[in-house]
Amino acid sequence: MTDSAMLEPSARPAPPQETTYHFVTSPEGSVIDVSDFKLWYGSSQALYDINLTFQRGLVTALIGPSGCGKSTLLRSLNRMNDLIDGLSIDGQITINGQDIYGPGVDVIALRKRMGMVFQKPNPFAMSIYDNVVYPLRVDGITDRRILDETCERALRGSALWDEVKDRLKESALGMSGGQQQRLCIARAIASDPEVLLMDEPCSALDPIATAKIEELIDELRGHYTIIIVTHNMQQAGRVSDNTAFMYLGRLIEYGKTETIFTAPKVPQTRDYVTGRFG
Ligand SMILES: Nc1ncnc2c1ncn2[C@@H]1O[C@H](COP(=O)(O)OP(=O)(O)OP(=O)(O)O)[C@@H](O)[C@H]1O
Repeated sequence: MTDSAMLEPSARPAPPQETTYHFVTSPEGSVIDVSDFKLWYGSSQALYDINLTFQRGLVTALIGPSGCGKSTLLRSLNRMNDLIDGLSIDGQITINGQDIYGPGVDVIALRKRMGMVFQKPNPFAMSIYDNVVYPLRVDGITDRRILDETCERALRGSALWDEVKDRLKESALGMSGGQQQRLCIARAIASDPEVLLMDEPCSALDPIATAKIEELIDELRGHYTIIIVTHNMQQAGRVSDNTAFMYLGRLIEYGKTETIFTAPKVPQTRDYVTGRFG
């Protein structure tokens, strides 16, 4: 056991200033580039000098101890943090080269390019069908054929079609928790986003429902760029191509998932993935 093991966060050694990189690149390059990104909640700095790229079509896991800034980083990618009082940022995040915090950015349009799935499934109190096509209706699409086709495509895409095709008009609230989460993924992919952001999508699910979501993530790989925050290191190991290990608001190591879990290059990553602190 190392010196940093089981220490209170305030007593742990300072993280290294430089990030160690050995991530897998996609033949199609990156979708999102984060450069020298910093974020403060009021006077409290939550992210320090984050530099990383999210590779197109790959699955990236964000891991690290509670409070290290994983969700803050995820929510910065689609400007979900915007409404928080006292929030300030520095640095740049681009999606396909467009500065998402630049002047004149249409935040609603930006969020459509990035579907979001939350910890707890959040279906609306309406039918399964209406849940899936909700984003299209918000866009004013009323053509029944387009709505029907999108509903089937999204439900097939979220591995739910065969389970629900005969009860599309029934309330989504009657589905199991795992089905509800796959429905939320269907709703997220209905508007054909480029990126899927998932904030601990399995934390409220049992192991069987979790396994189905993990299978689904595997099927969605390649079609979407997926970024998943997870506390479950086995899950990160199973589903992701690259893993970003964060600690005290900094990106410590960003690398190929297999290497992060079997031969991490930074001692703090090793201590975390072997369960010495968390
Ligand atoms: N709305 C907020 N206002 C003020 N501080 C916040 C807010 N949200 C998060 N923080 C702080 O920012 C830091 C990073 O929090 P964040 O939720 O991003 O961490 P996390 O790694 O996702 O944690 P967890 O794994 O527990 O969800 C923490 O110190 C947290 O207390």
